[in-house]
Amino acid sequence: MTLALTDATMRYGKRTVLDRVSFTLAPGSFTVLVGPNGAGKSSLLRALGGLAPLQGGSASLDGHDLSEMPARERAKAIGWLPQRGGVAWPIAVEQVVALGRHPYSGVDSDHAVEAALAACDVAHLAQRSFTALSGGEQSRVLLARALAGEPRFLLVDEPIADLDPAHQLDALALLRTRATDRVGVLAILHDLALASRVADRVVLLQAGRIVGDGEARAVLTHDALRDVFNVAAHIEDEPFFVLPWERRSPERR
Ligand SMILES: Nc1ncnc2c1ncn2[C@@H]1O[C@H](COP(=O)(O)OP(=O)(O)OP(=O)(O)O)[C@@H](O)[C@H]1O
Repeated sequence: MTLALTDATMRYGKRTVLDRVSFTLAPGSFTVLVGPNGAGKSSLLRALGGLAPLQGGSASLDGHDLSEMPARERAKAIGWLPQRGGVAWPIAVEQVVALGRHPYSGVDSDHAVEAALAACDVAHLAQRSFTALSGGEQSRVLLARALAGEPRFLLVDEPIADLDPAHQLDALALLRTRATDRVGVLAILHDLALASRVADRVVLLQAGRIVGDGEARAVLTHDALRDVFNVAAHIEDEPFFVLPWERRSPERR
């Protein structure tokens, strides 16, 4: 059971944003995708979810090409949390979360919706209008929507960017629990300190290419942080974590 990109190339006009990327996400893995702004992380996520056309290569689920798979089957298997683009109209939070059950229309979904609301600490907001929530509250509702479908793979684009520290830790613990339950989780994070703490596997993307893939301590090295992110960092060994400390310019190597 794998979700995979094989030699995936994506272009916007003449600009290549993914350059022959091969990547496999297995069940039970909490994988974190990192890289500078514009590296192609969201593009990779959309490609892996079968949500964007490729100009070369393929995206597949268990060996089946995603572009040939019925949308409903794809949506059952793959949960997606976009970086932007919530819900623009004032519907109740529980209805927003219930949208995550759309592929299962006709099936009683109350339990899954309630569980997702509780897991993301938004049950108390269930009757509130989505558009009247704070940014962080909206983020938690959208994460609940992605979880409500109980997918085998979860692709989440900056799930904690708007959250306070406690809810950041909660959200990452929740994703970890899903991975322990055999879901394949791929999360884009900019917070390298948290990424280095929680990930089973870190994938480092630079200019549309994977330039690092493995355990956090093997990927998030001083050299990689300098060369890819232009930062000097404190790196602690036990427990391992990375703390970006000051900006470096590339010529100061
Ligand atoms: N719809 C689009 N049309 C044209 N170019 C696009 C489009 N979407 C993204 N791009 C370009 O593709 C490149 C990769 O974008 P992408 O959103 O995948 O980067 P990212 O790594 O997720 O960045 P960030 O960390 O800023 O979210 C960027 O140079 C971006 O400007």
